[in-house]
Amino acid sequence: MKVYDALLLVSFGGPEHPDDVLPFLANVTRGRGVPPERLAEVAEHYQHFGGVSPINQQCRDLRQALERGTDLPVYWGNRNWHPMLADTVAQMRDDGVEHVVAFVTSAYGGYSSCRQYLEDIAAARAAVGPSAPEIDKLRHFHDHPGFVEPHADAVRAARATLPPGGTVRVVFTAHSIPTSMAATAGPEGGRYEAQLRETAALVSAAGAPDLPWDLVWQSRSGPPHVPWLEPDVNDHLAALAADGVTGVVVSPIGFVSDHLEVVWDLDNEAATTAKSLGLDFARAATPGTDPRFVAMVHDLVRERVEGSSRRSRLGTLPLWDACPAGCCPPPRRGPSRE
Ligand SMILES: CC1=C(CCC(=O)O)c2cc3nc(cc4[nH]c(cc5[nH]c(cc1n2)c(C)c5CCC(=O)O)c(CCC(=O)O)c4C)C(CCC(=O)O)=C3C
Ligand SMILES: [Fe+2]
Repeated sequence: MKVYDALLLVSFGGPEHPDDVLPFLANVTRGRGVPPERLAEVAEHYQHFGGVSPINQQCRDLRQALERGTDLPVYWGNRNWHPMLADTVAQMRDDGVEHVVAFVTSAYGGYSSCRQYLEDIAAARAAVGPSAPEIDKLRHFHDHPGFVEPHADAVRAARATLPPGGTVRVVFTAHSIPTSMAATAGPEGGRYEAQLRETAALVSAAGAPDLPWDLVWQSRSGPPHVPWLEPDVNDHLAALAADGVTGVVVSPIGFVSDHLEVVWDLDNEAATTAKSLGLDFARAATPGTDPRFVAMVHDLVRERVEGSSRRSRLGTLPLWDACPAGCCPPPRRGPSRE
């Protein structure tokens, strides 16, 4: 039986000062072919919040909540902004930590949501050298009751804020990704979308079984000629309004906290779109530090130690502890980006 001596929270990272915004965006998009116009637009979104992304504070809160439920020390490191993962891994090494179990704040498979975090962990360990601790990433948790139930309650609560009557639909959202990345997600392809669809069905069944639902995409990046998953949430709201829908519950199941994509792309952009269409709009909360979500992390560690026959899960898609080598490969870089 494997014994862990630390729990590591791994996340995306975000700026916390106006001067951080451009260097942060440079870290996110290095070598990824995101056009400068898109970067300027996203920098603007951050500046609306004084250059402070909510994501780092959300990680601090989650870390603190996690510490209350375990004897293990809880560390935190990010892909794109301080505290950077390599610094955290060096700290763990200095503290004598040898076997780490890592919780990544993304529930799904795919390059951006899974493989890239594995690469980040490997790069951070390589930077520290042979004395770096071993780090095992926990499984995709898209169908864990501790993730599904808070989303389902949030759908119910958001729905209750809509005016009574009318024709209401649940609109689940996740970060759009290039269709080429979606095609190669998981060992057989399509895993990001398949898992999101499974989560959507589970959240719908538990939170609003009488309402029809859709899964659509938000926060598209990249150059315009590269195809990404569609429809975009804003276009979808227009189509629903044209079909006679009068109200929507928008549930961002693609995310675990109300970070910038949620508070800008949904609470601002999509809400404005809905208003202009005359649609009633209610955004469902993300898990954040819901006690069930916090307990889920500890349960995933238990699962990992006890073995995969002891999984708490609501879905049926294949799951594994360690991703097969070569699944969710990085996107091919165009010649202009090398
Ligand atoms: C699947 C996915 C998730 C969910 C899984 C996970 O959580 O990891 C996610 C989360 C997030 N994405 C975030 C921010 C950004 N993502 C960008 C760009 C991109 N995202 C992509 C995918 C995803 N992104 C992709 C394929 C790109 C294109 C460039 C590339 O191939 O990498 C850009 C560049 C500018 C732009 O948006 O164009 C920014 C600033 C933040 C932090 C928010 C905050 O600060 O509160 C979070 C949690
Ligand atoms: Fe992103």
